[in-house]
Amino acid sequence: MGEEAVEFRVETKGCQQNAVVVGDKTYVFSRSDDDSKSSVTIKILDKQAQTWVVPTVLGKQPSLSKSMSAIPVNDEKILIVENGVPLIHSFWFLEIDTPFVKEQQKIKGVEVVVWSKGVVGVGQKPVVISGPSGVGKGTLIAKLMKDYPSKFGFSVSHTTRSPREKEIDGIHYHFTEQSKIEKDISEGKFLEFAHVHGNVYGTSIEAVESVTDEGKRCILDIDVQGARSVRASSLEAIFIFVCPPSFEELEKRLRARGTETEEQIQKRLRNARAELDQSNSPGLFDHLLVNDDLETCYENLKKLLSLDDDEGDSNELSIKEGNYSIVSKVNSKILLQSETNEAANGTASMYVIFPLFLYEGPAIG
Ligand SMILES: Nc1nc2c(ncn2[C@@H]2O[C@H](COP(=O)(O)OP(=O)(O)O)[C@@H](O)[C@H]2O)c(=O)[nH]1
Ligand SMILES: Nc1ncnc2c1ncn2[C@@H]1O[C@H](COP(=O)(O)OP(=O)(O)O)[C@@H](O)[C@H]1O
Repeated sequence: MGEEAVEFRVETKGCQQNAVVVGDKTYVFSRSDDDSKSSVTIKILDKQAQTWVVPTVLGKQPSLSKSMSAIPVNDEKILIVENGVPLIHSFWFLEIDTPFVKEQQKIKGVEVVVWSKGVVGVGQKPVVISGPSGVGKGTLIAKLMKDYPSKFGFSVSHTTRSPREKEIDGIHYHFTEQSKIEKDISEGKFLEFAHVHGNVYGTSIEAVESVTDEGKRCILDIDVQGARSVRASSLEAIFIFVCPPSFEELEKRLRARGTETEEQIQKRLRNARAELDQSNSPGLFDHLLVNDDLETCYENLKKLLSLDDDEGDSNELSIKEGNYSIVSKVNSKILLQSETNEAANGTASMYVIFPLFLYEGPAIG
């Protein structure tokens, strides 16, 4: 059975309030329009203790300059939808009792809440592709991006290694200094990072968000350590490991690519053995793909990603642009009503969304 939206909204002159009840606590969001830059304050009423608490707020905060509606997703987080802004920017989560919030509360000894950006879409789980150097990950990803440019977006990693001849900064990698990446990692800007073949590689939260903000499915080309970190994170993804048909063929491809010195090739081949061993770690990879014949492997990859050849590329968003408000919640699904369409057609368009994945925003509060 569905659950009615328990949020309520009060609008007084220059100030809008939303209140959401989760367990014994009522979370009150107040937005003041007094100055040109509106801001949201959060207060928590503890019904048992009959006390008000102003929590420490972490994470990148939404501006929430327009009216908003809110509903609890579960005991751990509240979904907030900002009306009248482009859809990709309108979904936010306030984490109130996730493992990250619990940990921060323990460290800080105060009530903590964390903002994180919501991403809309069904069946749009990011795709993590791993495999030894030279197996053909880049080749397969490039084919996918060429054939489906509006469906997929590449997560541009940061790396301390030097660019190869044809690599472009910001397209293939963000080439960076060791001290800079270390600073950014310590500030919580990275979803994952690892030391690979003697360099640091990492996926920034921004790299993934800039793809999902465009409504595209994110592809991550990361090593096995990175895949393990993403598995342990709150990002729900599909994990694919690409294997060579043989070790000899891997070596041949790596040499034929001609981008590494002999010493680097030797290091990559040594690491390849360890990566191939780890590909069998229970629960790590969802699919193993053998890249023998490139076209066959590409067709298998497309099958895994449910890409129908006849369909071609389409720029379909799972939800049309417009103004939305939350109607109700059924299990983990949120029912949204399009206000725009209702006004235009006299009929309301309803959409169901799943709170797909969350980032624990870097602690800046
Ligand atoms: N953990 C992690 N690994 C990455 C990232 N970006 C690239 N890698 C991995 O680093 C390894 C080396 O990549 P690269 O230097 O481009 O060489 P290539 O694999 O031979 O093309 C590969 O296994 C990539 O999958 C990242 O952001 N995080
Ligand atoms: N199935 C395949 N058969 C033969 N050569 C391939 C195949 N897939 C990729 N290659 C070639 O192997 C080399 C390494 O591929 P690349 O995509 O750079 O690997 P990775 O990104 O995994 O390091 C490239 O020169 C590429 O053209």
